[in-house]
Amino acid sequence: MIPLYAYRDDTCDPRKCTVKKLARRGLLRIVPSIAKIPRQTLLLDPTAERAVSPADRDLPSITALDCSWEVLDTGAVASWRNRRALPFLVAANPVNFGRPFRLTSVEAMAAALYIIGEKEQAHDVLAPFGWGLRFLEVNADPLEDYSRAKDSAEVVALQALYM
Ligand SMILES: C[S@@+](CC[C@H](N)C(=O)[O-])C[C@H]1O[C@@H](n2cnc3c(N)ncnc32)[C@H](O)[C@@H]1O
Repeated sequence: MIPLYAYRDDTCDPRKCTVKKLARRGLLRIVPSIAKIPRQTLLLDPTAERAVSPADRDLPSITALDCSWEVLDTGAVASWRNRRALPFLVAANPVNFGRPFRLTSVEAMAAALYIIGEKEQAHDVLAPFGWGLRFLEVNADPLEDYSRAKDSAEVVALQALYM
């Protein structure tokens, strides 16, 4: 099982926050500041140049930057080595249903887990949400393709099939 972390800045609605729910269930740890994010983690950053791929499977953990999309500012982590964006996938959460790239933190972590081969853990983190497993259903084909790619370049090339 891959350790999961999230940095929360308290800008998103705590009643809808997906990482708070995961933390309550012991599936994720919330870190109190960016400085406390493990340095070698796979950091989920939609502005990163490299895409998550199976080549990331040896990274020790996965971290989401949990904040409101309106204030998301990745400047503070711009120098981090293992920043990764997710390739084309569509949201299944009720707020952004059907919208590409704009995933909740739990969807983003599940996608990363699936792509690096941790498919059971991807299922387990989504299971507490009423709409959670729908994310794996609506993205079944691209997720499977990405999980068989060699590296970031191959994942980026594959996403063109779905865009
Ligand atoms: C902006 S927050 C919004 C969180 C939402 N309020 C919730 O409760 O889950 C979503 C976070 O998930 C990750 N994420 C979402 N979509 C992503 C993508 N396309 N590529 C990389 N990371 C992504 C990032 O860490 C991003 O900061």
